[in-house]
Amino acid sequence: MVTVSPTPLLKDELDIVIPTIRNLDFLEMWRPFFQPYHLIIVQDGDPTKTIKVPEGFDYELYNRNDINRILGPKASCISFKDSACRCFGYMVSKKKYIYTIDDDCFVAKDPSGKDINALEQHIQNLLSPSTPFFFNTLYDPYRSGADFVRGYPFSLREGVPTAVSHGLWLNIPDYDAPTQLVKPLERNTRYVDAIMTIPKGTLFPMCGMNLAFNRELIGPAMYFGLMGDGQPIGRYDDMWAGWCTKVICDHLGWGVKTGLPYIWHSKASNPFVNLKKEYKGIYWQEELIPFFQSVALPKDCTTVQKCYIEISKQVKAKLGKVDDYFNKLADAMVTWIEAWDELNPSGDISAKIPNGASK
Ligand SMILES: O=c1ccn([C@@H]2O[C@H](COP(=O)(O)OP(=O)(O)O[C@H]3O[C@@H](CO)[C@H](O)[C@H]3O)[C@@H](O)[C@H]2O)c(=O)[nH]1
Ligand SMILES: [Mn+2]
Repeated sequence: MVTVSPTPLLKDELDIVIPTIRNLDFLEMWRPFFQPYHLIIVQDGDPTKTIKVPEGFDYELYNRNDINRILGPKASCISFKDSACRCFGYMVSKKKYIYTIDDDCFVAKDPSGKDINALEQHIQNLLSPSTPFFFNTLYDPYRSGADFVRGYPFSLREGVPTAVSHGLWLNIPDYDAPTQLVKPLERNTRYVDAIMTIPKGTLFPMCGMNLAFNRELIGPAMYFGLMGDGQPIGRYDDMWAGWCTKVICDHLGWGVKTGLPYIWHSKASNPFVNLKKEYKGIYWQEELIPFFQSVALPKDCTTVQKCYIEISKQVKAKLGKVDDYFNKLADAMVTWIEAWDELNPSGDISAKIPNGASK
């Protein structure tokens, strides 16, 4: 009897975005889970370097020359020499969903020793509702073997659309440089079998290492900022996107989940290099968090783009005095939205182009 493996969920509705400066041998380990999907590889650094991609993957690759050619002057909003460049992949994708993963992240094993299909878990997270308005103490009520607990209002049990699924990491945790320096040998061995909706009104530090989102809902908010070459800060790319995204999701009534799935993060980047990249962010964020907690979006901000432009105005008005960098960042946020809308004309029904089909 021929056994036909089930069509992977969202096979033609999801792109995998990988920022990279190296050959993508890591894909060999992910092949069983990633091969059916289309990859968007954003090559950072020297565009003359050839990135080797294992045979059998359906992908498009963009280097800095491509970014400059496609965006022209607007390419100034895409970071160079920083993983923040990955957001260009979100912009050029035509799919409804995005999964982004770093090239030093590998397949982790669950406590039973089974390989974790992180992509499948993210898809389940995105396809099931979130519960930002009232916390369910038994965690994700939509998982099999769980439900809403006594006292949970029935009027809220339908939940809301999930915009973001934030996965975690075994082995090397995503610590900031100071923590990494004082705990160089710490490894995350704790597998917590839980998925939670981050409550409305609560910010969180979003890590771009193992992240999925509904691009049609929240894509325009997933700008990873001005980082890396020529910028006074790095490693706050995903954080910035996460703060803007969460404020907008709270305003528009969408959910953000964190927890499963885990990946195995294999490489600790250099803590001294990271300290140089992060140090301004470490004291700026003491101003940034109260800023994002105070952001009020008017009722007429009914689209992500309108929300994002409003946030950029408030960034300029309130953070420009912290450092001139935030004036530049506010302008880059506007450029990002202009570029996004240019590449994704409004009302554009995302082309459902099956993988491998000519575009
Ligand atoms: O200049 C660069 C450096 C790296 N990349 C690619 O980006 C990811 C992450 O790189 P790496 O694993 O070396 O760095 P981490 O410190 O572990 O990354 C975490 O910190 C966050 C800081 O932004 C980042 O989002 C986290 O994932 C790899 O795929 C590199 O190939 C790059 O594109 N350009
Ligand atoms: Mn890493």
